[in-house]
Amino acid sequence: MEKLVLHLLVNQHAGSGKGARQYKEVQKQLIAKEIPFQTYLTEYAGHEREIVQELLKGVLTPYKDNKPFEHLLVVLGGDGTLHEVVNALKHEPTIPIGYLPSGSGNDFARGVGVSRKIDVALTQLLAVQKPKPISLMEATDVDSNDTRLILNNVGVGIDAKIVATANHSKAKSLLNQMKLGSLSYVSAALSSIFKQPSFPLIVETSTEKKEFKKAFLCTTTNHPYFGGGVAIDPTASAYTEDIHLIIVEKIFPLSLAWLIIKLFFKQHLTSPHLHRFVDSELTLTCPVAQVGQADGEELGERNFKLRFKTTQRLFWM
Ligand SMILES: Nc1ncnc2c1ncn2[C@@H]1O[C@H](COP(=O)(O)OP(=O)(O)OP(=O)(O)O)[C@@H](O)[C@H]1O
Repeated sequence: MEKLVLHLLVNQHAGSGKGARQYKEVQKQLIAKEIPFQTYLTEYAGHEREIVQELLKGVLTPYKDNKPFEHLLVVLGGDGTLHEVVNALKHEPTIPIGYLPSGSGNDFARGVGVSRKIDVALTQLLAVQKPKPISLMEATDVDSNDTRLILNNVGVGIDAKIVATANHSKAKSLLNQMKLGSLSYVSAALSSIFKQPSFPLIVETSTEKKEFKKAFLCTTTNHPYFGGGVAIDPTASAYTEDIHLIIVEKIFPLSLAWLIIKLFFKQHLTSPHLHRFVDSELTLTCPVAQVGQADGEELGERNFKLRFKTTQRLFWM
């Protein structure tokens, strides 16, 4: 690690300003430890990709065992910022990425075991000797053939509605300032859960095809967490090549309330209202317009036909 130069890509706005505060802390510690670094502040959404494109011109190189490795890209931001960077490096899976989580939900950090305390996360990062492969989902829009890499989850229905409500709520900023960023998803859930209509859905795995007439929640996940720490599938892992799909059908409000209580105690997987599919490849079709989300970023309201598989990339973790 001695000769490594850190290239910090920082979203100061992540976590409603937590990114800026945590960057100051990281800067202080790197100076104290005499670790060389350069900083690239994002100035607008999508700027991440331009910064990465510039760094690809001679700074960032693939990691090779037994070869000197001198320049490490480190993302300081939330899941959305990391999502952009991972996708900017979609064709460079052997260029490692380090991560210092500073968002509201930080589900990827939870899923892969990176501390959400910035000083601990920095200590973890600086202790790494070589990168490790982590599985990501690859989601392809079958109609447009657009493919994007997914760190956490892709949802259609209620979880996408919750993401949209949280992203546009004033409570998110307030809760982030109170260091309760995850609660912004809880408050968004309470305001949208009973308004979500049911929708038809078709699931195709390598062994079966199943149709749901009244789906309500549909989340394809890479690791256990969504919505700022809710373990939607406690058995999922970013260290296997399985994709986990959870579907809940529209049920009576009382049954739904009971399912939510079970969810918080991680007892929900046995519910008869919940369907779970685990496979290395699957396709989801929602033939009517619905809201969608990918890693907490809104996909808008439309029909979806999405094909999922997994792929691995190197992370400095
Ligand atoms: N300077 C910027 N100004 C506005 N938006 C930015 C800027 N830099 C990055 N973004 C965008 O902000 C979006 C949200 O960022 P991010 O997800 O990192 O933070 P968050 O929403 O607070 O965290 P989380 O996803 O963990 O809840 C991303 O789509 C990212 O591209």
